[in-house]
Amino acid sequence: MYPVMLQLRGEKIVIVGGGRIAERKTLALLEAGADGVVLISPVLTPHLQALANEGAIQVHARPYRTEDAGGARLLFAATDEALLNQEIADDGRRAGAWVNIADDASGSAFANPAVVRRGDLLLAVSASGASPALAARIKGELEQAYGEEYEAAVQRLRRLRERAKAVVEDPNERHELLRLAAAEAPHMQEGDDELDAWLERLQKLITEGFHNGNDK
Ligand SMILES: C[C@@]1(CC(=O)O)c2cc3[nH]c(cc4nc(cc5[nH]c(cc(n2)[C@H]1CCC(=O)O)[C@@](C)(CC(=O)O)[C@@H]5CCC(=O)O)C(CC(=O)O)=C4CCC(=O)O)c(CCC(=O)O)c3CC(=O)O
Ligand SMILES: NC(=O)C1=CN([C@@H]2O[C@H](COP(=O)(O)OP(=O)(O)OC[C@H]3O[C@@H](n4cnc5c(N)ncnc54)[C@H](O)[C@@H]3O)[C@@H](O)[C@H]2O)C=CC1
Repeated sequence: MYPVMLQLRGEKIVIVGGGRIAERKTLALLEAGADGVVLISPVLTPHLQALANEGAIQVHARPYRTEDAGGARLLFAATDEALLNQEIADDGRRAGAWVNIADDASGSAFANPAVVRRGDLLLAVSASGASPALAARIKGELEQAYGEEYEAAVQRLRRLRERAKAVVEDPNERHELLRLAAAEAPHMQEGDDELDAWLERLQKLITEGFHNGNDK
């Protein structure tokens, strides 16, 4: 398995099925910013129905047809019928889509990891289909270890990095500075992160390090 972060804005994503699993996949897609989710199922969970009513997803409330796979970038076969899921996957592959089959890990082109989000920080855990329960358990451990403070930490690091790219010309100094900043950022308070003061302090730390002969 090869991990990537996909930008889903503007992409057509087809989900076939409207049960508990289709709902979980849909919510994860919407959380990731997907805005082209099309779901096909004669029956929907109440939550999926609510998402359809508010326009977050497009729904065709009928059984799947072959042409539904057309134009899909990602396709989820998430019905409760194994044979139908295989047919949907065949159609999807023919249409050039990456296919996830809810009841067939080894036949799928991609799998969904368990995910923790802290703003722009995204932690994903996969056991490559061997144990979804283990992935979910480790996710719980990561949630404890990486609290809500990481959302602000990533924001301040993004701002600092932009500024450092603009004003710190020496790449070695910039890299060292950003490594130091990444270690500090989760433990900083709001107000300690005024950019120019932070940059200056980090530059001073590095300069002192160099003078001590510690220039790695
Ligand atoms: C291959 C994969 C394909 C995919 O769906 O992408 C897949 C496949 C299957 N899952 C099954 C069962 C369960 N799945 C979960 C939970 C999750 N499953 C997820 C991912 C994946 N599941 C992909 C690889 C994950 C990996 O190992 O890395 C998570 C992480 C993310 C998500 O779904 O978005 C989400 C946790 C999210 C969270 O907690 O945050 C639980 C636990 C629970 O429900 O509490 C159980 C019961 C316990 C158990 O089996 O471990 C079955 C058997 C169905 C049956 O028995 O009928 C299959 C089919 C098969 O194995 O062929
Ligand atoms: N990947 C995963 O994480 C997991 C996968 N599964 C598997 O996922 C599958 C779905 O599970 P649930 O969502 O719990 O089932 P469910 O019974 O809640 O939902 C099944 C859905 O399929 C729809 N459906 C049936 N025939 C259809 C058709 N011809 N066209 C379109 N939609 C159709 C139904 O309307 C219903 O909404 C099962 O095969 C199960 O083994 C189960 C647990 C975890």
